[in-house]
Amino acid sequence: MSTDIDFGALRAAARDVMTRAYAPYSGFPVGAAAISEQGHIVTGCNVENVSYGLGVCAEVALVAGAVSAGVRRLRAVSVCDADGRILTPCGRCRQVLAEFGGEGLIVDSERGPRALAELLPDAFGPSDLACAERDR
Ligand SMILES: O=c1ccn([C@H]2C[C@H](O)[C@@H](CO)O2)c(=O)[nH]1
Repeated sequence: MSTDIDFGALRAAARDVMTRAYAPYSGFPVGAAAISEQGHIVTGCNVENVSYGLGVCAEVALVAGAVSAGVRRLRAVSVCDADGRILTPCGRCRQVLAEFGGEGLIVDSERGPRALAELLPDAFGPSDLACAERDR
């Protein structure tokens, strides 16, 4: 898919925030960077915890930071590991990103940019809740 997204800038921002990751338990620091509809770059890194299950993925930290900064619509995201290798977000993070990027969110990957719809087909979304409310 062809886009006008500056993935070079997004990857650089992801690598930069990755250096601030807190990942003493996995030893696997991750950085994530996204560009908003308004052109703002927002970032996040993974933040682990001694109670392992409480760790937060870089993508979740990114979304929390974005919303806290008043950014709610994401256009594209890039995620990387300590070597700068591009990662595709885990399943939970795909759902978290879908909330603020929708199925058109462009996700960087080793195979080129991909729409989130391809990585999270038939996603559970707001229209499903609307159906439940209608049926109630
Ligand atoms: O897309 C990913 C994949 C993994 N991790 C984190 C979770 C955990 O802290 C570490 C090892 O899985 O990497 C992320 O933040 N994002």
